[in-house]
Amino acid sequence: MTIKFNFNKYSRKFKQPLKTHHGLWEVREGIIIELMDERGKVGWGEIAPLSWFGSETVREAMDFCESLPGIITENLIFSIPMSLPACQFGLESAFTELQGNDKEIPKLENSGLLPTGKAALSGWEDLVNRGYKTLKWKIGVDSIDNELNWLQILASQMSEIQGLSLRLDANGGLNFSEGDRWLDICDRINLGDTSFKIEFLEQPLGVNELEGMLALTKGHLTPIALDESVATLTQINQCYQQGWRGIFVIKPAIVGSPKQLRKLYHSLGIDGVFSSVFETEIGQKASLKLAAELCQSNRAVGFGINHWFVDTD
Ligand SMILES: O=C(O)CCC(=O)C1=CC=C[C@@H](O)[C@@H]1C(=O)O
Ligand SMILES: [Mg+2]
Repeated sequence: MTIKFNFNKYSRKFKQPLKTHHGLWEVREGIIIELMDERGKVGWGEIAPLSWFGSETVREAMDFCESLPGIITENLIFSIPMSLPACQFGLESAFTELQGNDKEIPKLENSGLLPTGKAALSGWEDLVNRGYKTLKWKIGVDSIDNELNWLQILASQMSEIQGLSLRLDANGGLNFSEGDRWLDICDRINLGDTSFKIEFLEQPLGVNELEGMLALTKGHLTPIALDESVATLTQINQCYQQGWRGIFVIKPAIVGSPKQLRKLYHSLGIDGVFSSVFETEIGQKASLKLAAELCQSNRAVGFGINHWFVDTD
């Protein structure tokens, strides 16, 4: 099969810069991939790197695309190096679309991303009114006393509506005692008599502190989800082999080859939460198809991010 290869770089500005413990993120850059077979059928894919999570950089992905000939083969697509996980995802997704006919985007329950900091207190109702029942709030960017105070207010306000839950994401910005403090409060909220729950605390400690996160898991009820620690297939396997049996946040667009992800996901029996990297609808479609295929739990997917960009919903 001869496959025509084309690619175009894009950049999309956030409505408001995304503030996390990693810093401020103002513009999402990526690459749209177009594959065309000899019959003229087209498959679209997206390369959406997140280098501070461990994927290649946009520059490295562009260098790779520029190094490819205008005509590529299936063999080339499935032999992209592990050092280019976003490229593996982008080209393989485009090839899968070229081969398949299923254009449907799966309808999955989504988690909405709250503004960071105190703005969450005035932002959560708009997301609930848009239909989200699970919200995510990034922490570890203001003082712990402020954020714990805002959490208590958020919890009491959200508890007034049946069935809402909140995810907390520290992006590795807490130390062990801060993680312990956060989980103490989460446990107290989760043992309360309302339906409101803290679903999990995401990546409380840094990627080199798995032992600490295993210890925090032992001492608390509220689950911990690894994200930056399991950003690529290699890291997923490493954390599993070192004893992690908690939640794995899977960002399909940077994890690597979907074919390899399927194999690993099934062989390890992962409890996964599928999450966006703020890709466009092209990358989201391929990611959501993987989520629908692999996710066994009823956990919401983390793709409620489109309102973060200008001129999307
Ligand atoms: O997972 C979600 O609910 C939304 C996506 C999301 O939170 C993130 C996407 C990309 C980088 C990070 O800022 C952040 C995360 O840490 O999960
Ligand atoms: Mg995260």
